[in-house]
Amino acid sequence: MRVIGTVGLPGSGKGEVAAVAEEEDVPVVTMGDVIREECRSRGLDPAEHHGAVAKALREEDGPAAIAERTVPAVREAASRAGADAVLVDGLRSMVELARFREAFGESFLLVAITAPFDLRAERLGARGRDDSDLDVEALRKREERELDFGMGEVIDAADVTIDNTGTLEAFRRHARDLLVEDIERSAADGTREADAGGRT
Ligand SMILES: Nc1ncnc2c1ncn2[C@@H]1O[C@H](COP(=O)(O)OP(=O)(O)OP(=O)(O)O)[C@@H](O)[C@H]1O
Repeated sequence: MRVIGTVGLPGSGKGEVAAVAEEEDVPVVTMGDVIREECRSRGLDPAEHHGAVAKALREEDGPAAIAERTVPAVREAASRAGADAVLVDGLRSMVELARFREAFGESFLLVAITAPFDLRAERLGARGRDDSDLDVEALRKREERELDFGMGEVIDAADVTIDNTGTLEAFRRHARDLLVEDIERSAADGTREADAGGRT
């Protein structure tokens, strides 16, 4: 099974890559959903307590807590959909990256999405999903929090980087080509390894 993770600062385009994956019938597991699930099981409103619950999880179960819960969710999503690839949206730290590499080995591909702050701020302003999208200072704070978790290092450690400074159409095309080609290539490699009696 191929597992493709994405990493990128707020507004970089992770949601668009996830949408492209879904269009290609690649199931998507969002690390934020794992946190939202945990909020619900604690009787808390995810809209209000998302950040606090993410922090509590890391304090209680260690820095890989969210990745730890995401690994089985990835396997379940793959088997539920009968899919040979899954996209994991939103890695945040090197500890999480290490956990995915440990769980999925060579089958894990990390894709970073990059765009400058002003462009991301402008796109989030247009998205306007919630108040923080419209608030540039809130974006700066969110970004600082992400970077405190070590997201910059994760972006640097990616296997592939997509620069999202062009049009949305160009970005979606680039993401689609990358996903489709990578999944085809890894399936072919898996077949070759199986033919050679290797590990699949
Ligand atoms: N190349 C682009 N041109 C124009 N708009 C874009 C481009 N890429 C992404 N967008 C838009 O910018 C907004 C932010 O993108 P997206 O939601 O994918 O970011 P994200 O990385 O998931 O952000 P967050 O982490 O805040 O959820 C969306 O409305 C998206 O449609």
